Amino acid sequence: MSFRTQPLPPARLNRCQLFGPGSRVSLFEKMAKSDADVINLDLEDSVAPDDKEQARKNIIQAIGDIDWGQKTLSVRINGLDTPFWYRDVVDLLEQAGERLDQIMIPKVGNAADIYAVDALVTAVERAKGRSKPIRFEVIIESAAGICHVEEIAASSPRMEAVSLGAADFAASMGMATTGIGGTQENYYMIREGQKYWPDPWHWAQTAIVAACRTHGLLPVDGPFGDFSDTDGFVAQARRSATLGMVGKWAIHPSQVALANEVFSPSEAAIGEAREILAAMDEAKRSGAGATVYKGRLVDIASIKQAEVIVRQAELIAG
Ligand SMILES: CC(=O)SCCNC(=O)CCNC(=O)[C@H](O)C(C)(C)COP(=O)(O)OP(=O)(O)OC[C@H]1O[C@@H](n2cnc3c(N)ncnc32)[C@H](O)[C@@H]1OP(=O)(O)O
Ligand SMILES: O=CC(=O)O
Ligand SMILES: [Mg+2]
Repeated sequence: MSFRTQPLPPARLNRCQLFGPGSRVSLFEKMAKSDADVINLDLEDSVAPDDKEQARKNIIQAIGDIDWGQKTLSVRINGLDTPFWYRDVVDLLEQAGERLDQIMIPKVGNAADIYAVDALVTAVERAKGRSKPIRFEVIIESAAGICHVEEIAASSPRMEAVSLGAADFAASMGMATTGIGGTQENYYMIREGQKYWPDPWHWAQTAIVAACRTHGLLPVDGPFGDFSDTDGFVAQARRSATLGMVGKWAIHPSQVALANEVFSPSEAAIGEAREILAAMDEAKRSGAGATVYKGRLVDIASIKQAEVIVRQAELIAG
């Protein structure tokens, strides 16, 4: 470890973030009753320009009126390249109750974008005497965003989470696809006549995970558009979890249970992690830094790996 140690991310569950358009009020109660850890009420791309104002009003009312339980409650504002975003921030911060936990900033391109939103949020919070500081989550979904992901992760103490937005990311990168996430038919290799499909999202995900882990944030995988493709969603989510992401968006309620399942360690994984910790305790008592567990090497690094799983299990257990 370098002189500077790696901060832990916020100790809260973020296995699934369920989205719903701010213009579809009838979905709000259903979202609140879902098993998602995070709710994202959307003012951005799922809301038509003519509906933005009404959607903002709907969301402000719903933040106060609906029982959101223990969920993290977040509103996705419009991008900084639109005429809508400042009014989103001002109205939310002036009119929505303290139940609002965070705002999601889309299409972030660099740290200065966060600085601008932070300045506005801070001013309104002070003017209105809000006691709970609003936290930020952002979406990396552009070429500029991925180029500046580390400075974005470091940009503000309000930062909590970073998602990969596969749809806008693909568009910004000029990728030849209209699919949102998952396997891309034309992204394949051939070996001995057999096709093999690598993961085109892999490098962007790992860049986000590294930036988040460096700065103590939660890395999250974004949307998977084809909500009838359960296997595809699960495969994408498992790859994300393996790379270190803590959760995934749901753009339909059918994806919530799938995400919760993938991002909750299984009983077997928890049991094995606890056994590794016990084996290393035993090794330490006899002065060893490494030992053998089920025929394989475990050492001091294994303790940290096992602790990731045990920490997540403890969060889920409450
Ligand atoms: C690329 C991005 O930026 S992704 C993020 C922004 N996008 C979004 O927020 C889109 C969120 N999702 C949706 O708007 C909708 O799920 C759609 C448009 C995809 C599909 O909507 P529908 O056609 O109504 O879906 P469907 O008929 O399958 O819904 C089944 C049930 O789930 C409910 N439901 C649908 N979407 C949601 C949701 N997001 N949250 C909670 N419940 C929902 C429906 O009301 C319906 O309930 P019912 O059984 O009580 O009647
Ligand atoms: O906002 C999300 C995306 O995939 O684009
Ligand atoms: Mg987007």
